Amino acid sequence: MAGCVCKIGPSILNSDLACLGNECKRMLECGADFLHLDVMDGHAVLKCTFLGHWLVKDTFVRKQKLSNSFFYMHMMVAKPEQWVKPMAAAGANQYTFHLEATDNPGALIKDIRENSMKVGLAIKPGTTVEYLAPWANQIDMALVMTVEPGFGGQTFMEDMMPKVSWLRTQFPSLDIEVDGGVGPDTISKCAEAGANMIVSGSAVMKSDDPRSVINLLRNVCVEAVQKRCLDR
Ligand SMILES: O=C(CO)[C@@H](O)[C@H](O)COP(=O)(O)O
Ligand SMILES: [Fe+2]
Repeated sequence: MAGCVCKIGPSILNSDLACLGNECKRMLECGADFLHLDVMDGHAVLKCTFLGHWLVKDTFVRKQKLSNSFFYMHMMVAKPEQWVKPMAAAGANQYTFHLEATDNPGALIKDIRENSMKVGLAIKPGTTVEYLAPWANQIDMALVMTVEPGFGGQTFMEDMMPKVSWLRTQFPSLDIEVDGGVGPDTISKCAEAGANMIVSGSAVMKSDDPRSVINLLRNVCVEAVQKRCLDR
């Protein structure tokens, strides 16, 4: 059941961007369950990444033949409506948009589904979880940001954990993702709060032994998930 399966997805924002395709391959070989691809347009957040749909298609799907993998897009863009079709055509599997970026989440959810992608809905640290709740039964995954979107390598915001716990209590089978500052030092807090989709950027990418970091994150998460799901 979703919510009881633990998945680890490296954020490749802090990888060697000159070797993006190989970096993605390396992460999958090290046991990543999915790749978390941060798309920033320089409007919704200050930074701008090159990770547009052309790159998704060329680097990941066509050149690296990674089409069976899971490309989970984290869209930090001003107009998330604009990129649904191009991302679907490029081979993205999940499209996570920010609630703060749209006036019509319902229409966007429908469009993402009609384009055969899973739906993720993200909230920034300043957005309360009650805004997300009305949509929770229509989405595949809720993303609780544990840093202010825009950069990798920031400090984990532990005060976001009540949002995760609240969502987990209200929606036991929802996939709940945490993103920002998550690594070996902070995974326990996320797992105990109820997160089962774990994004980790610098802690994995900058490690000499990414496989061990991924395993550690998974083990901590699986233990918490098993306890919670068996207790039910
Ligand atoms: O979306 C974002 C930042 O906006 C993240 O996905 C970060 O890229 C994660 O990197 P770390 O905080 O784990 O280094
Ligand atoms: Fe992200």
